[in-house]
Order: sequence, then structure tokens, then C-alpha cells
Amino acid sequence: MSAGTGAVRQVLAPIRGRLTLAAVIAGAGAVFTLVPLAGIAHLATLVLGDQGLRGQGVDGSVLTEAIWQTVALSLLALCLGLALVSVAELLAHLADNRLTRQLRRSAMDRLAQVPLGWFTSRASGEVKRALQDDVGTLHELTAHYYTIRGRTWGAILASAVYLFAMDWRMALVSLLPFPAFFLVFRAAMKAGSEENMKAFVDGQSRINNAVVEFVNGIPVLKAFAGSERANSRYRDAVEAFLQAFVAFTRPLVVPMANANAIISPVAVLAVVLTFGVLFVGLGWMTPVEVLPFVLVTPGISAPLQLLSFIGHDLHNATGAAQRVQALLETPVLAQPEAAEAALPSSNEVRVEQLSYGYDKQSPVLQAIDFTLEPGTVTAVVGASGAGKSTLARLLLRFFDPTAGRITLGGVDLRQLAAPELYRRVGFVLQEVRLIHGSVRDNIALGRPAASQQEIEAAARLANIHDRIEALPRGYDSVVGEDAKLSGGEQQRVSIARAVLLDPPVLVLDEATAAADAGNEAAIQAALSRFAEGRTLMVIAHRLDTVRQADRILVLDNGRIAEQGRHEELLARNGFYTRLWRLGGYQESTSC
Ligand SMILES: Nc1ncnc2c1ncn2[C@@H]1O[C@H](COP(=O)(O)OP(=O)(O)OP(=O)(O)O)[C@@H](O)[C@H]1O
Repeated sequence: MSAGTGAVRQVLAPIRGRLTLAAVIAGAGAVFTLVPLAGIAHLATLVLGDQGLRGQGVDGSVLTEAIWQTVALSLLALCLGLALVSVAELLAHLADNRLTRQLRRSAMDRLAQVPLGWFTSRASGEVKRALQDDVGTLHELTAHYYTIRGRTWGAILASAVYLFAMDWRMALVSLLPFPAFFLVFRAAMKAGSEENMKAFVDGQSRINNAVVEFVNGIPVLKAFAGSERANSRYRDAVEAFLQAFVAFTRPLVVPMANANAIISPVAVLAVVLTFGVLFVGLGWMTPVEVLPFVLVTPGISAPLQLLSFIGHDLHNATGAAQRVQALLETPVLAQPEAAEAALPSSNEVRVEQLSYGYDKQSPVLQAIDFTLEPGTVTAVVGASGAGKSTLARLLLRFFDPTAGRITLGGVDLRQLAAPELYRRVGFVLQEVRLIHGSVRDNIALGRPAASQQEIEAAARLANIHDRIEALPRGYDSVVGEDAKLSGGEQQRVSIARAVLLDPPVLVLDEATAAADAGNEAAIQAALSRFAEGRTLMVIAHRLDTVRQADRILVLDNGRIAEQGRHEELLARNGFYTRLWRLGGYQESTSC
């Protein structure tokens, strides 16, 4: 069993029994729908055969009754067969619905527990692909693949058994084209080597990526690279795919055409008739005994071809199942058991011997120690890549530290239930995420029960109330539709969201990054009002925005290089002073 088929098995495990049942019922349905063909052959034997009623000189009324019985039985079998196939389809679709619901729920449950930091390193497109596109691809497999397999195998086996029951010698030769098809088909598949197949699949995914890149990057590419070069990557991907496609399909075309020709109904009929004439000539069979073979054997071609085509569905679903399975197995952040969960005794945050690395080889933060005293402002500064944002994320338990710990009111964050943590520690981060909903919903995200007055008060404090009032539908305007907000305005909405939660501790990461000068002043004013009386950790590139902090931590390469107040650090003439000078700030000690 390959890893791919293993993933399909695992994903389908909850509904495997239902799918098997659906396939068996569909197979039985296919058997019944073949009965009318056997009925026609039987009618011919009744009417024309030497062993039939005519041959034995049976009177007309018995013959008529036998004919009607055969017709009635055939019709009954046809109706029953169609009903069984419909029941099987219904079962498979119900199982598919069940699986889709279960997969989406499990994925959402899982995503609710994965570290928040997991989302920062993944595009939302990746999650959407697994939850929407891949679950959709699995639909083809669950709702159709198994019933089609059941029907095709049912039809093939029932036909073979019937033909052997009629005349085993004729059955043997009539069915010869089918093993021949398999031999040629296998040879064709070998000709389309695995390497070519891999290049074909890789080419397909390169095109997908290039399309996304092309569409996302059109404005930048056009502005900087000129419209001529804008789509060259996409064109290259299309060309490469075309070559891979030709390399993959060229060796397949002739053998596949041969394979399909061998089992085309005309070819199968030709074989049946040739041997039929021969067997009749030899006196092994009567012409009417050849009829079942003429009627039934060509009917095996279509299901067999279908069987070879639906192999593609399985192939497509394999990749989808692997991605869904990977999403369902994303490592989660351990939450304390209700009995183990502790409540913080204060709002003091202590960071003790904290180390963290996104991967084991390269530590991003090492042996960090500091305390956020209640009611104080601590600023974290440092060069780009020093680890400032990582420190903020650890404080919000986006990840757990590799070594050391962070405590809130004496309780390790790992022992604190997530709602308790986010009730006490609010945050406004670089990447503002507004949901597709009204501005009111966006502000009240953490406290849906908040009153309109409370929401407006939060928006006023965040300096965004007047702007919201000016929107076409005020607080009911929908973000991205009639509420087109600039980066700085979105940031103020996210500040209002944090304000409404009224957390005693606040982590701000580059809160002014997305703002222009006017917006920045508005944001600064909002933040200083909001921060009043709270424990604040602010991360900033702009040193002039943090001069009034009670303490400044200067991060260098994941370690605290210096700490103290602005004046103390400047007086020290060390790393902070160099950063200050590099920033070109005029004023030195007064603030
Ligand atoms: N999700 C991630 N996965 C892997 N490495 C990461 C991830 N996020 C950040 N890093 C790496 O960790 C290091 C510290 O990054 P971090 O964003 O914390 O620095 P920073 O001081 O906030 O930088 P900046 O001021 O430019 O935002 C960098 O080398 C960065 O490449």
C-alpha cells in the first residue's frame, strides 16, 4: 500500500462500510439491469430454438405465456436494477455528505487548537485549498468512484458468468479481447514512465503557482518589470507544462488507441461472430445459441473502459487526501486540563531564560529575561530580524518556548486556558486581520455581547469613530464592501477591538507600520490613551516613538544587548546609541 493510498484509506475510514455497501448494491443493480439482455436471448431461444417451445411443438398459448413471463421478468429485473443503482448512489452521496461535514468539522477543531503562530507562516490559500478544493475533490471519489466500480465489476462478472453458463468454449474465445486489452493497457502505462508522469504533475502545480503569482503580482510586475515581462514566468510555466504533457502523452497515444480498439464493441462483435460462425459450422452450437454472446459480450467494453478512466479520479483524490490528512495531523498547542488550569494572581508578566527557534538549528531568541511590571511601558527595539515580533508572539502564546518560560501572575502560560490568557493580554499586531463582516462585528469580535455604546466608546478611544460614522452605513458597513479602509484605519479598528476587551496587559507590535503621518498621529494618540494604566509592551522600529517608555529592551541577534530608559541608554553610548544615530534622529536626550 503506497503512502497515497494509505491517506485515502485513512480519510475515508469513517465511511468505508457505507461505501462498500453502496458498491455492492450498485453491483447487484448492474447485474439486474443485464437481465433483459438475457431475456431477449431467452425469447429468441423460445421462439426459434430447436430445444424451445416451437421445436417441441408446444401450442401457441403456452408459448405466449412463456414470452410474457420472460418480458415481465425482464422488466421487473430492469426496474429493480435501476432502483438498486439509485439506492447505491443515494447511499454514496449521503456518506459523502457525512464525510465532508466530518472533515470540515475536524479540520476546524484542529485549527482551533494549532498554535496561532502556525497561521503566520501559512497562506490562508493553503487552508482554503485543503478545506474547500481538496474536500471537493474527495467528493468525486466518495460519491461516484465506488458505485461506478461496483457497477462495472457487477456488469463484467455477471456477463462472464452468464456467458460461461451458456457455453464455456464460446465464452472463452468471446472474452479473449478483454485480457488482450489489459496486456496492451499495462504496456502503455509502462511506456508513460513514472518520470514522465511526475514531470506532468509537477508541471501542473507549477502552472497553478505561476497563475497565483501572476495574478497577485500584476500591479508590481507591470510597474517594475514592464507589461512585456509581466507574464513571462506564467508563459514559461505553460511552455514547460506543454513539453511535459507531450513527453507524457506521446508514448501513450498509440498503445492506448490500440488497447481501446481491441475492446471496441465492433471488434468484440467481430470476434464473437467469427467464432460463432465457426462453432455453428463445426456443429458445436446452433445459430440461436450464439445470440446471447452477440447481445452481451460487446456490453462489457463500456464498463471496462470506464474502469480504466476512473483510475484518474483515484489519482487526483490521493493528493487531496494527503493534504487533508496533513491538515488534520497538524501539531496542536497543548491546553491545560480544566482541573490543572490555574488563575493568575496578578498582571505581572515574567519572561525567564526564554529561548526559541522556528527550527532547531537556528535559535531566534536566547536566554531572554525581563519582567513587565504592572502599569509600566516596556519598549522592545532592535535591528530588523533581531527577534522582536517573535518575542511578541511568544508572549501571546502563538508558540511555546523551546526553553525557559513566560508567566502571567505567576502562572506558566502553558497552564493558562487560552480564554484566560487573551482576556488579560490584548494585542495589536503588524498584520491586521479584519473579518468579512460589519465594522461593528469586527470591533466586537472578542465580546460579541458588547452594547452599541461600548463599541462606540472603544472606537472613539481608537480615534476611528468619526471615520466609521462617515461610512455609507456607519457601523453596519461591511469591511471590503462599503467600508473601504486604509491600512492605518484598519489598524485603528483593530485597536478598538483590543480596547473593547479592556485587557490589563497589552502587546503592541509595530502598531504604526501601516500608517501615514496623519494616521500615525491618530494611532499614537489612541494608543497612549488606551495604554494608560495598563502593562504595556510595545515593539517599534521608530526609536523616537518609544522615548518615554519606562524601560527599553534592546535586542541584538536574539539576545538582550542593553536595557534601561532612553536617556540612560544614550548615555551608555552603546548599541542603542548606534541604532539611534543610524535612524538619523535629531533630538538626543530631551523627550
Ligand atoms: N514564521 C517564521 N518561520 C521561520 N522563521 C521566521 C518566522 N518568522 C520570523 N522568522 C525568522 O526569525 C528571525 C526573527 O524574526 P522577527 O520577525 O522576530 O524579527 P523582528 O525583529 O521582528 O524583525 P522586523 O523588525 O524586520 O519585523 C528572522 O531571522 C526571521 O527570518
